Parts: sequence; structure tokens; C-alpha cells
Amino acid sequence: MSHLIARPVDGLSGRTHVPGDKSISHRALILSALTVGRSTVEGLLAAEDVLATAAALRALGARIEGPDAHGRWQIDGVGVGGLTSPAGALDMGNSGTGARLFLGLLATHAVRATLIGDASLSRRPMGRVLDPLAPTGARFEAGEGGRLPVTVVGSADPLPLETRLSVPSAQVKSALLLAALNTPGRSRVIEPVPTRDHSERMLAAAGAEISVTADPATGERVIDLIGQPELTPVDWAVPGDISSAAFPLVAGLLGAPGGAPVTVNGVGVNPLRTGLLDALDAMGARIERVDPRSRGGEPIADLVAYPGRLDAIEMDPALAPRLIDECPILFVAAACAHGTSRFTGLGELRVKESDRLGAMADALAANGVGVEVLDDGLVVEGAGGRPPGGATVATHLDHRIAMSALVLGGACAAPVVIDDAAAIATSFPGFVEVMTGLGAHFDAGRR
Ligand SMILES: O=C(O)C1=C[C@@H](OP(=O)(O)O)[C@@H](O)[C@H](O)C1
Ligand SMILES: C=C(OP(=O)(O)O)C(=O)O
Repeated sequence: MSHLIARPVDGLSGRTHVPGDKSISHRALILSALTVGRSTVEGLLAAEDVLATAAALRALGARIEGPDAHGRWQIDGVGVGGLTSPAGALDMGNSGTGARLFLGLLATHAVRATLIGDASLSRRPMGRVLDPLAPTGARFEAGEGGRLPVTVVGSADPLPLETRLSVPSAQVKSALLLAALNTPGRSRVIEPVPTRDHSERMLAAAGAEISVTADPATGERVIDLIGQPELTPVDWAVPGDISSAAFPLVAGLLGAPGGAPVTVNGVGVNPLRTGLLDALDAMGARIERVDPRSRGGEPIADLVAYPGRLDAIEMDPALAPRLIDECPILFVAAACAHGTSRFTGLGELRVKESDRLGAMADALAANGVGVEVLDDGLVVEGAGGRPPGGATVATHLDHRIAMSALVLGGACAAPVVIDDAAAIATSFPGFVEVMTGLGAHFDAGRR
């Protein structure tokens, strides 16, 4: 395990960019593998989670090469329904998105495949996709409690789905849409609470017959997909990941008021992903969106975070699906704010790469921040400036805990150590370089 120390700094400033969006990168590879012909991806996130998806698709018959000298990836698809049984197990590594999306994809292919993952992924619930996928006719042999390893015996003659999501999860929604893609006829997924809509946008871009409407009676999102289309190749362009940009942006906010800002160029600002910006805005943060434009069918902008006073919030729980991955770094912002913040509606954080409520409560408490853990949230007593710091944080194979703790260290009075920096490669290779380029001080020496 490689520990890393974040030393206190006065603030960060400068201009940077972050790697491609993880959600969009997974989907670009998967949908490309289902087209007939050659697709390309520019800006693909070449991090462990996405590379696991690429490896799994290769094992199922797609050809994927990259990056070329221009950073572009090429995928030769096998067409919807064209995947074949892999020779060995598909290792999804640390990736919940990969595991759930492949369970959907494979459910309606006449293949047999076993999905495995690391210790963190092997603890995460898969029943949330296995149960709603059962009506396709697929068979699943799962580990205890519906956990990995899971062997999928895909249905050769799948039946259409009509499902109302019981968990607000883009992974579950996307698994069902991928299953519906190779199912004859019309499938319907009803989403009571909107979640990131990259799958819907990208399926439409590849020529699938998909419609998204609001149920006139309930207002719920109704997604209809006609199965077994011939998908056309796409030249995808992936925006910067707002979930990665969150770290330099919050670090930028935590500098001395009046200091220079941190700018992150070309960040995806899909409205279903920008809950962090809304929560920080409610805390009094100044984050400007400059030069709004679009990339690959998604809105993007340069985001500029100015250091200044932050005040506590009582977060609106309805924001949860729009900022779910950004909660750990939002808790760091709250730890430095003036007053006591209250976050609820975040029970989903307990089933991410780690129990993120428990892991962040431990990380903050060890570093002198007052916290109370709720069933579905946290109460954080802001230090109104620099928390004490000085402790080691257990990262539990969780990239977002690792990066949040390093940002915390920069804003504390004494250094913060993480026990293992390796998990950062899950989603944000180059994190250390991006942050040090803005003035962060990390080292692997002694405290
Ligand atoms: O669909 C996706 O790409 C993702 C959806 C979210 O998970 P849930 O759908 O389980 O909330 C998020 O936490 C994850 O990092 C990526
Ligand atoms: C929860 C996350 O990812 P996944 O579910 O794909 O492991 C994340 O990236 O914060």
C-alpha cells in the first residue's frame, strides 16, 4: 500500500483540465461495441474502471485499440446481439458501473459469462439489477446476497421489460436499457427520480429508437426503447468529468479569500450531474461557468472557482442523485465552512466503493472535525477555517475517499495522510499532477 501525505497550502490557483467523464467513457465503449462498423472515441477516460470495460468487451468479441497518436480510440463493433461467450471470467475490477452495465448487456445475449471484481466490488449489491433483469428470461448464479461473482446465462429468446425503478440509479436504468437493446419489441423503463441520462442521449446518437417522455399523471420519466436496432458507428467526444473536476474546484474554494481562482476547462455540466455546483452555491461559493458550449451531445463549460467564505447548509435531499459521487468532497467543504451542515437522503453512499458515510465520518473525525453519522447522511460541524488535521485516513479501496482526504489535508492546519493512494487510478489518473500543478503539496515522505 502506498501512502501519501497532503501538506497544508495557502490555496490553489491556475488553469487545468481533468480526464474524460467516466460514465460516458464506459457507455461509449459499450455502445460502440454494439454498432456495425468502426467508432472512435476522443477524450476517453483511460482509468482502471474504463479499461476493465474495454477488456471485457474484447473478451466478448469486439476489437478495441487505442489511444493513437491523437489520443483517439477505435472500436470495431459486432452489432447488437453479436457478443460471444468469453473464454474466462470478466474482471470488472473496482467498477460498479461496469458490473451493472454488463449484467444488463449479457442478460439478453445467448452467452454464458462470469463477472468478478475486487474486494470492494464483491461487497456491493447486484440484486438491484438481477431482480429487474429476471423477466428477460436470463439466469443468474450469484454469490451470497446477490453479490459477485455472478454467472450470467443470457436469454436466447428475451422478453421485453416494463420496469419502474425502485432505486434512483443510472446504473440500474442503463443495465435495463442495454438488456432491452437486444430484446425484440418495445421495452419501457419508468424513472420516478431522474438520474444521469447519458445512456439515453448516447443510444439516440447511435440511432436507437428511444423516446423519453413525462408521464402526464405522475411527472415520472418514461423511457421507451425499441429493441434490436442496427446501431450506426459514432465518433464520440467525451467531456471532462465533473466528478473529477470537483476536487480541484473545492480545493480552489478553500484558499484564502481574495486569492486567485482555479479554472477547470471543458467540464461536462449535464444538469443531472451538477448538484455539487448547486450545493456549493447554497454555501455561498462563487463558481462561474465560462464559455458554455457542447461536446459530444453534452453541455460543457469552463468552471472557475474563487476562494471565499463558505457557510453551512442543510442540503436538499432531492439533490442526492445529481451529486452522489461528489458527496465526499462536499463533506470536506462543509468541514471548512462556518456553521453546522446537515446532509440527508444519502443512503446510497453506504453501497459505493466503500460505505462513504462511515469512511468520511471517520476521516473527518480523525482530523478533528465534529461529525454525527445518520442512517442516510452526515452532520458536519464546520471549523470556519482550517480543521486541525494531523491524522491518517483509511481509504477502503475508494478513490473518492482518497482524493477527498488529500484535498482536506491541503486545507487543514496539519498534514493529512492517506493509507493507500492506489485507488485514485480507478477514476482519475493524473490527479496528483493536476493538483500539484495548481499548488498542492503531496509527498510520500514522513509526516
Ligand atoms: O451510471 C453511472 O455511470 C454511474 C451512476 C452512479 O451510480 P448509481 O447509478 O448506482 O447511483 C454513480 O455513482 C457512478 O459513479 C456512475
Ligand atoms: C460510485 C462510483 O463508481 P462505480 O459505482 O462505477 O464503482 C464512483 O465513481 O464514485
